[in-house]
Amino acid sequence: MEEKATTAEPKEKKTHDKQEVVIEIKHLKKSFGNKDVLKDINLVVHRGENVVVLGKSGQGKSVTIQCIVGMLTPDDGTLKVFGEEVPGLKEKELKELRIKIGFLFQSGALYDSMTVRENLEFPLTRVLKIKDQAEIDKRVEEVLEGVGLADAIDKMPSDLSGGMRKRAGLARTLIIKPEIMLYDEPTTGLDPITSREISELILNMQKKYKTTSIIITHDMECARITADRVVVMNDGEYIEEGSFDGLQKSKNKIVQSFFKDIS
Ligand SMILES: Nc1ncnc2c1ncn2[C@@H]1O[C@H](COP(=O)(O)OP(=O)(O)OP(=O)(O)O)[C@@H](O)[C@H]1O
Repeated sequence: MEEKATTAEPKEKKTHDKQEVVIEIKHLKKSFGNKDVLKDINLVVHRGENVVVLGKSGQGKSVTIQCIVGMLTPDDGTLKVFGEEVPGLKEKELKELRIKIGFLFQSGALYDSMTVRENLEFPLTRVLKIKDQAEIDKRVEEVLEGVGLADAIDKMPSDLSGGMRKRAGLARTLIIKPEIMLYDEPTTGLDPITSREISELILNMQKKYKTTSIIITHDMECARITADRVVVMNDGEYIEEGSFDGLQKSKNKIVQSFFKDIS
């Protein structure tokens, strides 16, 4: 039986395998001109874990993600994904790595001129090179059902609400069954109820697809729902990490500032 996508199950905090490291970042540095954006980033992410990165705007959260997928080259430090040093990968190896990594950007990244079905077929035919139409149909229908959008299969993105577009964008990313998911502000621009639905969907997708995720967000409700672990980024470094509840009790003023509106 498929899980119903919009209903979050009670959260099991320690489902991930503590032994297997999927992403390992040590002393990562990245500057643009004389602006030091990443000064000393250290992060280990285990298989099946949801790690939330909190940080104010312009702290370099997106730059970190772009380094992980090899879109930006760090100036110093080590950055390993599945045990391989990303900055040292050749173009072909990077392509293979990126097939294992899904992104969900703020925009949701749907093609406006294609139906939902066509948007979902695109990564299957272009990235995975699947030719069998029956297999394509099966995967499209299955993933849409998973995100609660089965009825929207033949709709255009312009006919969808913001929340539905986000779901469709998530389906488009999940359809190639990535091992790692990188979410950049997944709930930005959505109303609180829809934000909560998307956060619960992220949690359910982690369970269903056993993905390892980094979730960048300012949305504390999203962090609370999705995080196995939270790291707080400030001035180019991760200054504190722990469970959501643990960080809520932090003595650090910067960490406290994120939790000030949480009751
Ligand atoms: N390719 C680039 N070239 C020059 N500067 C860049 C580049 N990418 C990012 N920056 C700068 O690095 C800093 C961090 O940007 P980044 O987008 O990672 O911030 P962020 O923490 O994700 O913020 P936000 O929450 O607003 O998205 C910003 O000052 C940005 O202008």
